[in-house]
Amino acid sequence: MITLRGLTKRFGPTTAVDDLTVDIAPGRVTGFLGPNGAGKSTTMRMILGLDRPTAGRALVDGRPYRELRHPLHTVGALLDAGAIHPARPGRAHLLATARSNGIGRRRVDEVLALVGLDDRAAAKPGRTLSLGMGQRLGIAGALLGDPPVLLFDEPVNGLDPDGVRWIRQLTRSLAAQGRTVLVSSHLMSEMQQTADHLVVIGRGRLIADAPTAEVIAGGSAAASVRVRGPQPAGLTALAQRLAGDGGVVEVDGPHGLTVTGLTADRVGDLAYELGVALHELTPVAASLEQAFMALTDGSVEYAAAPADSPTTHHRIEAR
Ligand SMILES: Nc1ncnc2c1ncn2[C@@H]1O[C@H](COP(=O)(O)OP(=O)(O)OP(=O)(O)O)[C@@H](O)[C@H]1O
Repeated sequence: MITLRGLTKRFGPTTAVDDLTVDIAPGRVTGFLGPNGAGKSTTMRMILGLDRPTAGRALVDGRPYRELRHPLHTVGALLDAGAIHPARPGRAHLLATARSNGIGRRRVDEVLALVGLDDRAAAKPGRTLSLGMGQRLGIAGALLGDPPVLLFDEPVNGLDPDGVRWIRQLTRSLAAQGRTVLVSSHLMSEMQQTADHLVVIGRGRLIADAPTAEVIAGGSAAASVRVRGPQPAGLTALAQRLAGDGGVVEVDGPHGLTVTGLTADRVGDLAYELGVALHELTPVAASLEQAFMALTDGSVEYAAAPADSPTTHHRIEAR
């Protein structure tokens, strides 16, 4: 269990983490989400005793990191996967960590097997490891003390699809064993598949702390229907009719509409009534990505200008 109480960190004028109170429970994967600069890494660093809170507390199994009697046996972390000794082989690195923490060499072999690094890979100097191999080595280090709490900061960054799937299965199995698993990621589709629960922050503040399904279903991230047709005038008439029927219609250029609040069946029926030809009528499930954008809107440090120009993308209201 990770317990954050009023956790706050200021760097000069910047409040990186702002009065964060949340419990990260065992037995599930908790996704830690937030736009760039939201304070995720700083929060993780405070949990691991690498940054000192300006106010509040970050506890691992009830204690601040610095007071843990056997830190490596309590919490394991992958923070910066690139931080590997360039010359030292992976196995030597793990053996050194194990030795200084009273862990036997058998456990080193166990974790190497667990992360799928064979003897040849484990004998290579750090600088010659691929990104994926380095990631596996970092995770082997986190697992060395068989800790009940695990923190992975952006573990799938730069990994190929096999590596991504491997991390997903690993994090899920660690949670299924009853461990507390906190994973930060920018990849929403990945988090949607991996995390049971989400903690979302923006500008250091808590925005959401809820089961993944609830976060997706909530907010303004409703399911929608994508419509395409060859006749701009027909689509305009359809858009007015849909808005009159209670739909919210976004016009995506002359040939496209995105409709929320109505089913694809209803949109199809109304198009048929008006004699408007359609080339596409696709129900689009609400995604975590949409929910995330809606939730964090306004807490992005540097928002990009919208890609759609206002002349081709606008909303039709009921008249
Ligand atoms: N050592 C530091 N000194 C000054 N400011 C810092 C320091 N570390 C982080 N910050 C600032 O604190 C804020 C939070 O940064 P942090 O790296 O925790 O965010 P993040 O959510 O992990 O971002 P990202 O997704 O980009 O990794 C940012 O505004 C960042 O510039």
